[in-house]
Amino acid sequence: MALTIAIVGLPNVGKSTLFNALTKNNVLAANYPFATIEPNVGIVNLPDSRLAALASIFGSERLLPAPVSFVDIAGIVRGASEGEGLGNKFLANIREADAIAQVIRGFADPDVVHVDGAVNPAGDMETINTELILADLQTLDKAITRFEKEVKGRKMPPIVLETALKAQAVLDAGQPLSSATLDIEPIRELGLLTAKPFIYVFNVDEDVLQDADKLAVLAALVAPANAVFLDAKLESELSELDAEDAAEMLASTGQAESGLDQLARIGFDTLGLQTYLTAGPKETRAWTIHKGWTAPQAAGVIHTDFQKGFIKAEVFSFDDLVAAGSIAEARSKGKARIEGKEYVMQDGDVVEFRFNV
Ligand SMILES: Nc1ncnc2c1ncn2[C@@H]1O[C@H](COP(=O)(O)OP(=O)(O)OP(=O)(O)O)[C@@H](O)[C@H]1O
Ligand SMILES: [Mg+2]
Repeated sequence: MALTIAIVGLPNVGKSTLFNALTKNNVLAANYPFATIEPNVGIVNLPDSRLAALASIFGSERLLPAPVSFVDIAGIVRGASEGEGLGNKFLANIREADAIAQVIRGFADPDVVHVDGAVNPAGDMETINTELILADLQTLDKAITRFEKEVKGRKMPPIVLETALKAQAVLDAGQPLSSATLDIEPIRELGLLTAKPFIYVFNVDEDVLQDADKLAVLAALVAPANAVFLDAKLESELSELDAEDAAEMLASTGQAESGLDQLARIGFDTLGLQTYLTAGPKETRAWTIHKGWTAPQAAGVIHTDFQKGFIKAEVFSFDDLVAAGSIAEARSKGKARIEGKEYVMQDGDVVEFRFNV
């Protein structure tokens, strides 16, 4: 289950710069609007310091962190739904994404063109959100015509059409679907963008990162949604350094955590995800699951047979295992828990599943 996050925003706000920093890629990031036309896709490892600690206990040959995939697309402008700029057809490239990260320009550099003439975070967000709502309305308009025929011909349950009409009403009122209480499960296949969880990424100057008042003003624009603050240019410089130099440079800007780590962490949180760990001599690996999943569901992420034939799981909490220093020691201290089908997984559980095939 690789989590996919789509990066959207106005042209020239730093989406590709951020993408490059995230994925250690080198796609075109340039000081003119619509530098990106075709989507860029890259995979990032979710940073997790627990992996190395476990690997040293188990003597693992490989570390396999949880993957997060990012999709960087073209910039969207006001009127995109009517064909302005590159239009909005390219949004189809992100229909399958699990979440959307909206990059909003906060940095000042007057040499970098702003498509609307001035830096205006609130206005930019409004433009993007409006265009996403209009894009969803276009998707729904087409789908509703199809659903009407299929429901009439009894090829589709009526709930699909009913849900589509309700979603249309929410969007017509200018609201994103995520703000409504509507259960859109029946129309999930449409991949409506405003129904996806949102993460707001403010791309600001380095000095703003240390200015709590300015950050609070920006955070208030998106509350209760989560905001990440970073300087994409600084992040791209950090991504080129080795870990030690990067940590030093980060500290010199007064930050404890890089913007990219923040984005990964907050992205996981926004989506209600967590990881559990497996470890052995071959590999130590992080597996992505939803919070609240039971042990058999978690086992199913490794292999469907693990879920079907689930018997029990031996579970250690990460801290106990590290404190004990080995599996044998943790067991003898009574830190091994045998859990059954009803067990709800906790973040950082180190697990070995027992199953029948
Ligand atoms: N935090 C920042 N401070 C200063 N300049 C920045 C910052 N982030 C990005 N830039 C600059 O903004 C310009 C546009 O960046 P980039 O190409 O990443 O934008 P984009 O959103 O991908 O644009 P497009 O939609 O056209 O593909 C580049 O010149 C980049 O160096
Ligand atoms: Mg770009």
